[in-house]
Amino acid sequence: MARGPATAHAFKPRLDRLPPAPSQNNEPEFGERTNQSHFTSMRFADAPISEKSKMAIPHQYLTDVQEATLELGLSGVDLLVQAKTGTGKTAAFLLPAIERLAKRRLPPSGNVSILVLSPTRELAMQIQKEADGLVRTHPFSVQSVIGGSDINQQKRKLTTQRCDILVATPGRLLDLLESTDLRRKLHGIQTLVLDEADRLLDQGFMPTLKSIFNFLPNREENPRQCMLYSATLSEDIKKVAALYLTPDYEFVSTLGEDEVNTHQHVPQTCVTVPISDTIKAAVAVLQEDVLEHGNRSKSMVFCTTAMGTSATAQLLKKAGYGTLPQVFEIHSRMTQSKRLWTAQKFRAATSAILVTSDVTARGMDFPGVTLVLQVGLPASSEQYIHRLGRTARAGRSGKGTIILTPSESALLRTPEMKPIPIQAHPPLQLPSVPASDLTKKLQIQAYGAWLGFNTAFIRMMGVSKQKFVDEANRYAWDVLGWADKHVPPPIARRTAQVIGIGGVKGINAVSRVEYPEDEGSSRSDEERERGFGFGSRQPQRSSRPNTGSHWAGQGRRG
Ligand SMILES: Nc1ncnc2c1ncn2[C@@H]1O[C@H](COP(=O)(O)OP(=O)(O)OP(=O)(O)O)[C@@H](O)[C@H]1O
Repeated sequence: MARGPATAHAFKPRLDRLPPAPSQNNEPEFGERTNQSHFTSMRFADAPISEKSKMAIPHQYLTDVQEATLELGLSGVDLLVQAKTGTGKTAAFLLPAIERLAKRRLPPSGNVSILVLSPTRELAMQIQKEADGLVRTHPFSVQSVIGGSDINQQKRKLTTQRCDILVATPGRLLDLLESTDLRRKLHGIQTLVLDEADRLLDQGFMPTLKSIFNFLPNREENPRQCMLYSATLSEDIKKVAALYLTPDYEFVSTLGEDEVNTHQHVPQTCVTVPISDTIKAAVAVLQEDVLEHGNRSKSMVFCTTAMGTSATAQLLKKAGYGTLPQVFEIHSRMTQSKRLWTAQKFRAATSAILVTSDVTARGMDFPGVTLVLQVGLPASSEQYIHRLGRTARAGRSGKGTIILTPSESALLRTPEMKPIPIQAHPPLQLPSVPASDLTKKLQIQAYGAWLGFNTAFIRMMGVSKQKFVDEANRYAWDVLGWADKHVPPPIARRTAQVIGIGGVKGINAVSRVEYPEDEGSSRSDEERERGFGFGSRQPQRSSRPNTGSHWAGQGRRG
């Protein structure tokens, strides 16, 4: 594909902003202090789009990214777009793509015209839903192909039903390209969109994406428009992105010069506590949100690994009983149907807590999230920004808190995180919490996951391997409730060696980890979350992931 310089197209915000009309599904609460700075004074009613699209759009005023990209999108030029989280990027790419499609003669039903790639299943489904809404006045139809759901049903639907817009996760799309004649349906696509482009273009997804691109006709045969969107686009990613765009592509950013891409109106704080107190601190922060928002308190608690998420969810359920809203959990080791069920329940809840791994860190639009709480190190500064972006969306208010141990708080001094305005949290009264009753199996898995993930950050934290292992063991004893105070949970010898802590005192290395309840690991063959970004090591990912971040887990590097 062509490579070349982009026209920098920094969007100049308008001074004559008007308050937006509330959207249908994300209306600010009465009396809520909202932030309208990313809405423009341009109404969809006055925008250069068809009456059909005007009727379908549930909003009144365009956001800055929507205004900045509408005409460019309609012109068919390639776009690389960066705009803050929750500012309506989905409609920004869908709307011009649908409009361009509407200008053509209705394509035969066997042809896909718009292909949207998303890194996670939940996000793909959310995009499908938004596209469904936007085409309800058009004769177009939307389908999705995502991992973890019935592939035969997806094949049947693709063969028998109209599909103008296809939303896909990369792994499942590639499976279908390899096993069906889907390639034929994609030969004339008019628009290709990479949502969360930096995630799709990173090392984890790149091999899959390259294979997918090999199935698409080259751009001389198929002069399609390519649009890449994300809230985070590092200079490196911009260079990679340019390889997939035509030389005359436009780079649009709604971020001001030197502006950090978290919202200024979102207060961000850090609680620094010893690892033994992390659950207590989490309960205290969640209780503060309940005090502030009453039965409208809706929080997301981000953890670093799937098993750490599961353990934290169970500990919070018990510790917050009677004082905190209902606790849900979501991570990559759950079945897809359970993941979908949980996401729907949390979306519909007025007050709830979602304890989650990074499968919901990007793009997910749960209405009314009042607090994003991050427990432990995020995988990268980008991931911190995307997680925080689950609150204060579409002009609403929200806040973020991160809980770190004293060594983990070195994170805040890294060049990537330094510009982000995170203040020390006001002193907390830590509640007492009941003793853990996690199963031994979950304790072993969460301990192994903690080691696998955090090992990548030893250098960033500036701690010795011994101190690191001591900290892991305190996590096992004081947080997970591992009963044997002399011998920590077992970890496979090979795993310990691979992650570089094989010979360290305090590691209980065994040839094979036996799980008391059930022999063998419950690990699915699905994506694993892993750490990267601040640490000294680069991630090594499986070549065909389907969702968000991936963890090394036992036996693989973090
Ligand atoms: N013009 C608009 N006016 C009001 N609300 C809008 C508008 N456009 C989009 N929204 C709403 O804003 C919310 C966030 O939109 P969306 O999920 O597309 O944001 P995003 O920029 O893609 O976020 P992320 O970076 O997290 O992926 C959604 O609830 C959407 O319906």
